[in-house]
Amino acid sequence: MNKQQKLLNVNAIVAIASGKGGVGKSTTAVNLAVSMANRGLNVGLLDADIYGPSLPRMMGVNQKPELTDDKKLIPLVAYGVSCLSIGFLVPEESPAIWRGPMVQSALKQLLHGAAWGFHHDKGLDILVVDMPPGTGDAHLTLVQQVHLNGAIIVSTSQDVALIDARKGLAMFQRVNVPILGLIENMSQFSCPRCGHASSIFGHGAVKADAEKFNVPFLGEIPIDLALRESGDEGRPITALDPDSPISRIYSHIGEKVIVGG
Ligand SMILES: Nc1ncnc2c1ncn2[C@@H]1O[C@H](COP(=O)(O)OP(=O)(O)OP(=O)(O)O)[C@@H](O)[C@H]1O
Repeated sequence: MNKQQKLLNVNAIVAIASGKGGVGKSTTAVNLAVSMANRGLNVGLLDADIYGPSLPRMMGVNQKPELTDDKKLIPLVAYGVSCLSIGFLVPEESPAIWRGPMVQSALKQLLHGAAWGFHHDKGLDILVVDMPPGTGDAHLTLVQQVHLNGAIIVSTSQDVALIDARKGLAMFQRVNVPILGLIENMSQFSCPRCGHASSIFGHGAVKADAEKFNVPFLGEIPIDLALRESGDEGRPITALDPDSPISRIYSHIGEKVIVGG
């Protein structure tokens, strides 16, 4: 049975996924969301990484959300983005021991039990969902519960990451979620002293995969110290320095993500 529902006051939902953990999915989700908000869109950011929520740290917000009169969670606003994370609701260490049904119900609450449009008169233009790594319970719940307009897959250019990224891609395709494109993260590192570029995690293989699987290649994000530091400090670089070269890359990727109705 199809239980997909349209989220009230949310025009489009886009998942940011990877196969492997630690390849920069949350960094991408956060900075894409902020760069879209910079351009005047009404943006929400849902941290669906129930086991390892990164949004509270990366967006610099962490408090229990208040409730509306009809008991819906009110998103916290950071850098113009309406945010919700399981990290706002439970102590940092507890989600790691959750079983599938608990993950499912937590995610359902964050989707349907939230007043996503609360801070925006006309609702959200786009809800960016930061997925957990892999292809597990949270992914199934998301695709069963809501109509996803598309998925973006983030990977480094290493085989070990790409093998898992392909599994993610296949999963979304199997359930008819359009692949909006692939992003190569941590693509190159330019030495700040001599300018020499090193491909620490490889370079070019994500684009090659996009061509092979006939899906868009959205761009590549280099290894950047300021990007990492700003994430750790809870002040995304796209908010701190929207005209920096890295912020412009996120902005271009955001432009390419054409979201259907
Ligand atoms: N392009 C980059 N340059 C420098 N550091 C980066 C870059 N992308 C991500 N990082 C850093 O790498 C680490 C992992 O990134 P992130 O948390 O975004 O990955 P993830 O795929 O969401 O991880 P998880 O699987 O834990 O959810 C973070 O410390 C982040 O700041």
